Amino acid sequence: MDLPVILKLDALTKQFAGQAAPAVDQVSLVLHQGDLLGLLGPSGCGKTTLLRLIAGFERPQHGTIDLAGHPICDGPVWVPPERRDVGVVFQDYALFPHLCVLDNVAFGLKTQVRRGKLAAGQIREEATRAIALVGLQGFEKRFPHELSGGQQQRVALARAIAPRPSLILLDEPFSNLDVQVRLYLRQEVRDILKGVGASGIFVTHDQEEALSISDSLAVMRSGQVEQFGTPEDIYRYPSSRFVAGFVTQANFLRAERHGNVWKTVLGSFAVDAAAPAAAIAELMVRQEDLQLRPDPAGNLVVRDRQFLGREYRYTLTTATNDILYARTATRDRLEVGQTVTAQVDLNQPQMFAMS
Ligand SMILES: Nc1ncnc2c1ncn2[C@@H]1O[C@H](COP(=O)(O)OP(=O)(O)OP(=O)(O)O)[C@@H](O)[C@H]1O
Repeated sequence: MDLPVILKLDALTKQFAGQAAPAVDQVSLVLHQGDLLGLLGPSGCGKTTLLRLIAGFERPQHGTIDLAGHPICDGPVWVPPERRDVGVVFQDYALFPHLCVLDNVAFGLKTQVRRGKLAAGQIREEATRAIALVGLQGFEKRFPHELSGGQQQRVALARAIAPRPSLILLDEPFSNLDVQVRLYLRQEVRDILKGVGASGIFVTHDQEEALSISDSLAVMRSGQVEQFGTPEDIYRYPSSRFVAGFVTQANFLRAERHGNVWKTVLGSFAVDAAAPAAAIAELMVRQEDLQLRPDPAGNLVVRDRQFLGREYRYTLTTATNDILYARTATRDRLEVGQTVTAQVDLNQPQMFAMS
């Protein structure tokens, strides 16, 4: 059973003055209570603008926003950011440098007191609770410059969750962190948000990050949501060549139609009912769908091998000098320069019209 809807966007549109096209174009989507939605897309596709519209930092030309069942943006109805019951975590943490951790976290709670939602005497207790939730007990008196980047981002998260908002917005929250911190903090942030039952939307242009921490994903392109779904569905069944290329980082092989089969450099594949009605198309072959084996008569040559811990990533060249990528278990080690054959294991070949 679906949980209640916490956020509903309907045909939200924002065009900045002097711009030829809207930054956010007719975006409609629904987020359920307790879910984490990832906004994924290339630079300039409108992710941050969409987040800023939800936060109330920008005003749309058209469309509506409902939060927790109430309109917060709908024609003449306009709830300003500080009254939206939304917490925001920015890419650059945006902590107050002259305030210690406790006072940074307490800051948002003072607004709650002014709005009569919290007693002044509870500020310290609530701030301490949020600091403990992000694992920073003992750091209350430190200043931002005395913390690592990852710790600063946790303070920013504590500040956002302290007032227990209906929704938390995170704008590329991990992008200023080095890769190790990024990997564990993103899991931690997911755990923290899930632990308090918070609903969240986070912006990223990192597909692996989006797939790993979202419950649902909106892939954006030119201001529009090109595909919305679970990470699994989007990875397995990308609805367009754009989504397929951006999310799966697959290989796309030129395929020529000969009657009932598509011919590619890696063999022939049956044409199915959903195939594009074209003589030439592209076959999606994910990096993990290629099984490589040494074969002196093979038509691929290993150009590079990267060790990724649990797997190798191979760069291969075809007879027509195209590049393919394959990921295999580390027990199947191949040498650079070796000639190989690839077996392609596809349950259902996915074809896209040529882009
Ligand atoms: N204040 C503004 N005035 C004019 N144009 C803007 C403004 N803010 C954003 N834009 C334009 O709107 C489009 C969407 O920008 P936005 O920052 O939302 O994209 P993004 O997907 O978040 O990009 P990135 O991943 O690079 O942060 C871009 O073309 C950008 O140049």
